[in-house]
Amino acid sequence: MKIRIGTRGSKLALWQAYFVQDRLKELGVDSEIVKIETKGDKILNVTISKIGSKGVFTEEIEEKLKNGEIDIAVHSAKDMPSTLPEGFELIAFSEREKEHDVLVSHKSIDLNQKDLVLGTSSTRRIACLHKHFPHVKTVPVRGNLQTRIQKMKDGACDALWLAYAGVHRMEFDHMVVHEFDLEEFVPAVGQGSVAIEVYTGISEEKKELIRKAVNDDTTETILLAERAFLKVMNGGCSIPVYGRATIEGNTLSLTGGIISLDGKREVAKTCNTTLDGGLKAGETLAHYILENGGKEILEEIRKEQAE
Ligand SMILES: NCc1[nH]cc(CCC(=O)O)c1CC(=O)O
Repeated sequence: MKIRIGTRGSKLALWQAYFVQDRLKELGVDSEIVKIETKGDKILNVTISKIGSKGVFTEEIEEKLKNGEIDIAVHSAKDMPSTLPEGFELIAFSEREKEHDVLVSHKSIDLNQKDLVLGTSSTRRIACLHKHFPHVKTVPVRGNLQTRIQKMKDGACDALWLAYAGVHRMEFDHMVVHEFDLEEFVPAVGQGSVAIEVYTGISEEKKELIRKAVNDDTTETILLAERAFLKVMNGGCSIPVYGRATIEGNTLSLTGGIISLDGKREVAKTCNTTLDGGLKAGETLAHYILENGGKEILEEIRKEQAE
């Protein structure tokens, strides 16, 4: 048996695909990597929220899953919409890397510096920044990590605000100049884990093999809770929603929230549940947040983004 692994062609995406290939190899399973270009890779001059549709990094890959050209697709779990198109399913989540955000720069950075400019196009990060460091400016810097670092060095910004996981995987740890506190800056849902997507009809044998190779049970429990939260919040990466679950002993703790783009209003809450209560807790938490001011923040953001 040979598993065909579909992936985007960026270095980070390939790192993830090779990671999955290595896990499969450990089980004696042969695989082949198929590179696929997506809309999100082609359009580099516009921020993701402006391209609009959910799944800008997934559509072309899902087409190949559907027509059988590939068996599985490897993604950053964070990039996966909370609701997948009919027939698609995430069947495994790799053990999560440290999920916090960092600043990457070629020079030292003081977040209190008046004229600081940070590179990010994430609405979650921009909103958090407006709340905690209102004097800091942001500019969108798109492209893969290597490209973004070059743009920064050429003067586009002072530092890039990124997920530690990607920075570490691309071996840019030496350029990390600031680490954001996980409690204060709750990351995006799914950050740091690699997810495996399949299309209906994949054999049970392949499915089990892939889960055995890649899935981490604890991460799966955590990610399913976070994604249940995101689903009700109806957010993709273009909405400043954050969510993070952790497990200690038999307790699953889930924090979720939404923050207005100007950083002035935030609704957030943490709840604790049992290990099998994650899905329910995610949904309940989202309903609480929507009913306590979250809905208004969301509507306002949608209106702004439609302009
Ligand atoms: N938004 C793009 C994206 N998707 C996944 C990662 C990083 C790796 C991960 O979280 O798995 C990144 C880059 C970033 O946010 O810095």
